[in-house]
Amino acid sequence: MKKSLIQKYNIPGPRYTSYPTVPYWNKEGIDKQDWIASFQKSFIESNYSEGISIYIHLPFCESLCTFCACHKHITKRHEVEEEYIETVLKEWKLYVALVDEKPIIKELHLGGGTPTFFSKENLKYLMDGIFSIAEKHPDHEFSFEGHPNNTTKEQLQTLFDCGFTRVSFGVQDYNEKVQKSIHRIQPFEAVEQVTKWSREIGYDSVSHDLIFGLPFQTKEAVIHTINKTKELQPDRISFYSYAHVPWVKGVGQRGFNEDDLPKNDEKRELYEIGKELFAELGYEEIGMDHFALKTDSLYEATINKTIHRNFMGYTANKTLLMVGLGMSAISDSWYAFAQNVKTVKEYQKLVNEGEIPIFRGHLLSEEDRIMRKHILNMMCNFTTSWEADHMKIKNVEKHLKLLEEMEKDGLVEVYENSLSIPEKARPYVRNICMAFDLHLLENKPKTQLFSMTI
Ligand SMILES: C=Cc1c2[nH]c(c1C)Cc1[nH]c(c(CCC(=O)O)c1C)Cc1[nH]c(c(C)c1CCC(=O)O)Cc1[nH]c(c(C)c1C=C)C2
Ligand SMILES: C[C@H]1O[C@@H](n2cnc3c(N)ncnc32)[C@H](O)[C@@H]1O
Ligand code: MET
Ligand code: SF4
Repeated sequence: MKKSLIQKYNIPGPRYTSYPTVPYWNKEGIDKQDWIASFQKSFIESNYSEGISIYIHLPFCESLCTFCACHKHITKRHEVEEEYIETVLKEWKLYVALVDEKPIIKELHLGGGTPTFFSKENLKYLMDGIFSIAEKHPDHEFSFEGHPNNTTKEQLQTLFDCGFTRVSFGVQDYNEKVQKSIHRIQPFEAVEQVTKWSREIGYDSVSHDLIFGLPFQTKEAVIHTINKTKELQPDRISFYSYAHVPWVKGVGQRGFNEDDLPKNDEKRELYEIGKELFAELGYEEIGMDHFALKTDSLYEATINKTIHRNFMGYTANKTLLMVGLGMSAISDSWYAFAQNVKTVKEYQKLVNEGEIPIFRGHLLSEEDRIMRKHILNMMCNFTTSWEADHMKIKNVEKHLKLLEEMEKDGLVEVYENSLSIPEKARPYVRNICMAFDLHLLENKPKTQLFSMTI
């Protein structure tokens, strides 16, 4: 890829796991009653016909990885497990009490933090509690994030018995210098072991998370990591761009200098190398940062254009409603977003007082919902059309004008009522979305909010 393009378009930009993006949610927040009403509306419209999704955030980690942008709570005290799970179950009961039908759960994801921080008994207790007042959808897809350093065969078996068929493991990079700098020493043998166990037990899909752009990461490190990954043949690979956001509270990114990070062309080259190697190994590129074997459901969803993007990245199942449980979890009713408070202590306090523990959110206007569809179309399928009445964009010329430069650079093709992003321009998809982000256009950030697009 041409050097100049990367330098030209590598600017801070949202990852579009939601639209509007979190920093542009209503400044006044969302009224709790409005959130509850939108949850109820979404539930009534979709529970019976398609089922709902739940995301459960399990925040604890024994040790801090200094690259991590997730909401976590570091502790070695496993006594915290019981109280946390009781609180999640209480929160779930608060939601279920707001509706008349039994929830039918289509998609369930345990994220973190580290879900495998919890004992198998506590994980089972959590699942039994959730399903004591809910049903499993006949085509359910349940998944969780495991840490290769602490996932046991018994935990894998327990969750499999609860209906989980997909697991993803954090790998990041196998190079020792990189691992040291991100405070995450993780031998290949650990990843090999948990991957093998998952296969033996019968998981349909094993995914590995890799990152490019980590401190001290060289081309050789990326090639080495991918060659090791090849030996284990994960069904999916996430190949994330390292998001450097040290200003975000609670992230704790430290332990290396800005200068230790590969940037611009150097960083993009790491991605290009990865992309090429994955293709050679038979992986198809999905959306912005995912790769999957043709046998994986995410590939099928891409071909059928049913793929969806949410706070966890890409998913093969889209439901109208996703309820986020646990500290910092984000819920999405399609009509509104809401996020739970971001510390374990506050979370437990609010739920114990019988409160839905949200602290911010956003009610989407009709215009937000239309733009959201366009942004999802571009992020998932690299094309969108505003021809249909329900997809009309107000002042579309204004947005197309913003694309002129990128059009000249061959990064987007604009037609009468649609646009499409060519294969080679995929790395710039976030830049193209930004031209349709009404909130960002109206209110340019005065401080840095987002990581770099490339
Ligand atoms: C691959 C996973 C990533 C996810 N988010 C980011 C990465 C790299 C990057 C990121 N996360 C946050 C920010 C700061 C901007 C902000 O909204 O404050 C950035 C650049 C904060 C954040 N972390 C999580 C959420 C839901 C958010 C806010 C919205 C967002 O940017 O997605 C938790 C979280 N996000 C991801 C994961 C995997 C995760 C926790 C497990 C996706
Ligand atoms: C859930 C997955 O999110 C990825 N992840 C966590 N923090 C970051 C970050 N700052 N940049 C890129 N990816 C990240 C890791 O690959 C982890 O395994
Ligand atoms: N905490 C686990 C790991 O680092 C899961 C991914 S990060 C949220 O491996
Ligand atoms: S990468 Fe995983 S284990 Fe490491 S701090 Fe983040 S959530 Fe915890």
